[in-house]
Amino acid sequence: MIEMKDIVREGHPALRTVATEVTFPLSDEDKKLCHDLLEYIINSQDEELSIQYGLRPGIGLAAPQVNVSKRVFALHIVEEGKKPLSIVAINPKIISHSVEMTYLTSGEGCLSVDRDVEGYVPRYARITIKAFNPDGQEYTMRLKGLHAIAFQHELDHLNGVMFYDHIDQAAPFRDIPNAIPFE
Ligand SMILES: O=C(O)C[C@@H](Cc1ccccc1)[C@H](O)SCc1ccccc1
Ligand code: NI
Repeated sequence: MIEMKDIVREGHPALRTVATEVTFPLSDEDKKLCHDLLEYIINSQDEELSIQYGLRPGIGLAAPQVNVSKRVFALHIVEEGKKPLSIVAINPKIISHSVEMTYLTSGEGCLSVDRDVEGYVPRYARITIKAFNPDGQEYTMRLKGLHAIAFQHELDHLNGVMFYDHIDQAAPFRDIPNAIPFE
């Protein structure tokens, strides 16, 4: 299982590298990677396991964050009264997006960043994505809200982008044009 010691921190070159597409059928190693990424996020959201293993809670984790430069990430988002999102996205792409933007009013964090970086991170409010699951089946989804934000955060990791790259350092909390805040 992945633990915090396996997660690389800012400054590590893997976080600034454009990751490589995965080929199908998946190797046993890639199948284990997909399993382990999703397992970490689920474990990190379990009160007992997160305390027992010292896991920082997360809703997403990308392969480059465990020093594997492959285009794979996992999301596991369970919100009260909303449809849960639990996916492994392989070779993911945003195929269309809204003009409208959004941002988390609390700002963003990252399992690979051991400090608070304040400021609004502009994200597309709604996105249509396509990706492959571990069986090699392509799927398409329309995402909004936290699902869309998290998908964009993880996709950034596959392109060597960190969330704070999007923050306007001159005015971190400046209003973002055409954006609906996400509380
Ligand atoms: O480091 C990662 O990629 C996991 C990120 C994912 C994420 C960050 C900001 C916004 C959306 C997703 C976080 O550690 S997950 C922690 C978290 C939990 C609930 C809501 C937002 C962030
Ligand atoms: Ni991150």
